[in-house]
Amino acid sequence: MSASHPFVPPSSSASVVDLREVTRKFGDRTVLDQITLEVRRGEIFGLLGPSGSGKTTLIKLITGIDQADGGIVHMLGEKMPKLAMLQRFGYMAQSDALYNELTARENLQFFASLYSLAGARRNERIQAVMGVVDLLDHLNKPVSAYSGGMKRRLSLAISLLHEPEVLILDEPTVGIDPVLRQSIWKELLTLRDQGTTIILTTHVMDEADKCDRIGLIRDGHLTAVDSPDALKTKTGTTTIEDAFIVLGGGIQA
Ligand SMILES: Nc1ncnc2c1ncn2[C@@H]1O[C@H](COP(=O)(O)OP(=O)(O)OP(=O)(O)O)[C@@H](O)[C@H]1O
Repeated sequence: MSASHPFVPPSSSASVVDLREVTRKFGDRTVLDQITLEVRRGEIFGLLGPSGSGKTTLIKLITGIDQADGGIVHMLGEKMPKLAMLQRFGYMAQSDALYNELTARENLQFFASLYSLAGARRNERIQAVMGVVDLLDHLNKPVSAYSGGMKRRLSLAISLLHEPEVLILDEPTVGIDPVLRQSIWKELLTLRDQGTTIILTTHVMDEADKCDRIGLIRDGHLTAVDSPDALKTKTGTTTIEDAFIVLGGGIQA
């Protein structure tokens, strides 16, 4: 334990993301209030909550894009924010961060260079990730000619480029049709089985059911963390949607 943080007990070795009493305020409004949470290695952890409950804010604190006003965030044992960690996780933001005037391939090449991917390996990874999101036929199109769903898929491909240990996805399947959504989930489950830890937010209940564990956020408080089955058992319900209503999670937008 570091002398500078005497009050924080060490997290378990299986913990990939470790939040201790994390608080975030905007002005005098507390948007996240004392969140303590461990995400375990090799699990898919889903964050659910009504619109405005704090999911994206929490994701941004985990990635180090934003900084907490109180508490401590660790990823892979490192205190966040930490620039060097960018190499170790993949992040898909809620709004696509793409260069519209460039082609998909040029976007991928740009991000590959940030991850020091070059030569044959770079091309191999570009082919692989664009295959996952079914965009291989559109590699040379400018992103400005992409639909909203295609842009989401390209953003997902970019987050996978460097085969990160941790994948952080903010509403990854919004605007994606059900067939492709299924194939993306198949890929997420494969990545999970290969040891990748995945943290995502979703508004889709059947996606929540596919997560190993779910955290329910309401008004900046983490009100429940458990597996979908355990949450249903605890609440005496048969669907995640009903479990959330019982737990006071409200209905998703
Ligand atoms: N930079 C900011 N400045 C002020 N308020 C903010 C800022 N970012 C977020 N908020 C507020 O914090 C609250 C939580 O926002 P957040 O985006 O985390 O919610 P969310 O659960 O991700 O919502 P959604 O499901 O709609 O994406 C909201 O009330 C939002 O208006």
